[in-house]
Amino acid sequence: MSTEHLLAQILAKRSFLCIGLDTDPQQLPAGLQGEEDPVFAFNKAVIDATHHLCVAYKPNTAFYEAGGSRGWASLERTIAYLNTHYPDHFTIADAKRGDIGNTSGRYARAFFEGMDFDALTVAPYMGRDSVEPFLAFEGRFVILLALTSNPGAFDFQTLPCGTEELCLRVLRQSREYSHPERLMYVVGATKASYLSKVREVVPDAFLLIPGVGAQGGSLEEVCRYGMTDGVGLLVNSSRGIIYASQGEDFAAAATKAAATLQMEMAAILKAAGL
Ligand SMILES: O=C(O)c1cc(=O)[nH]c(=O)n1[C@@H]1O[C@H](COP(=O)(O)O)[C@@H](O)[C@H]1O
Repeated sequence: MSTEHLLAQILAKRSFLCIGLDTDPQQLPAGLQGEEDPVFAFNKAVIDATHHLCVAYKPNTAFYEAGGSRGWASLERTIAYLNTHYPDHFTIADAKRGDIGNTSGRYARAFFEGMDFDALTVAPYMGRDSVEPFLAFEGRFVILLALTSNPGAFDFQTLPCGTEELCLRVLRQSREYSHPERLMYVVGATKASYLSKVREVVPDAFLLIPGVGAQGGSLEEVCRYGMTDGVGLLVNSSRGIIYASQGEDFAAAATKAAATLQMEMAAILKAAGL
């Protein structure tokens, strides 16, 4: 997928919503427990109920890896279902990988070739040679952690590094990596006030913004400081949508929760003249 195609989807659907498929097998409605693959059955129902309201899906691999080979099979079925039935959706494997070069190369193959995701979240801590193997894949995107949504983000990410904060250095230096056009960045919705500084360094890059909903970030603030002429935002909500109801009406409740965010997004896009 290209960023042009992603933007076209956003403008057509009036939505820059990414739905996080952080599916916990222990929180599924009882009615799904008899299914051969309850996690996939849940994801399929959520996807079918929300695809018209969002432009991206982001399964967090932890929720699948925790289930061993069975969990991994649920993830494989989910990405195959998305790619077959909803090929215009941008798919993000949230695995936060990054290692020495040859190991990063294997991670890249696993997620971009083995499972055919459009994008992967990557931790920048090990530097250029740990990130570039992911950037070697044409038509795929690396979403580099810049300023994360959790309280511990202040432990390191905002410490001074030369004349600027470490997270800004990560942004600046990564623009010198090979294929910077394949980079996007994570900035937590809970740190929206930093977005103006982020935009000074990466004025046009797409940002993945987790932390609205369950973590308390504000969509309105994120857009005020982070939106560009080309939108430049994918705003994620996971628990707020997929667990809007823990009952048998979970899919209808997911539609309602996603529609609430989509309507707010449509109003923001309109007000911005987009
Ligand atoms: O990379 C991420 O997506 C991510 C980065 C970050 O800084 N904060 C963050 O919450 N996330 C992920 O975004 C999702 C947030 O889930 P909810 O808080 O349930 O909406 C989880 O999958 C997190 O792992």
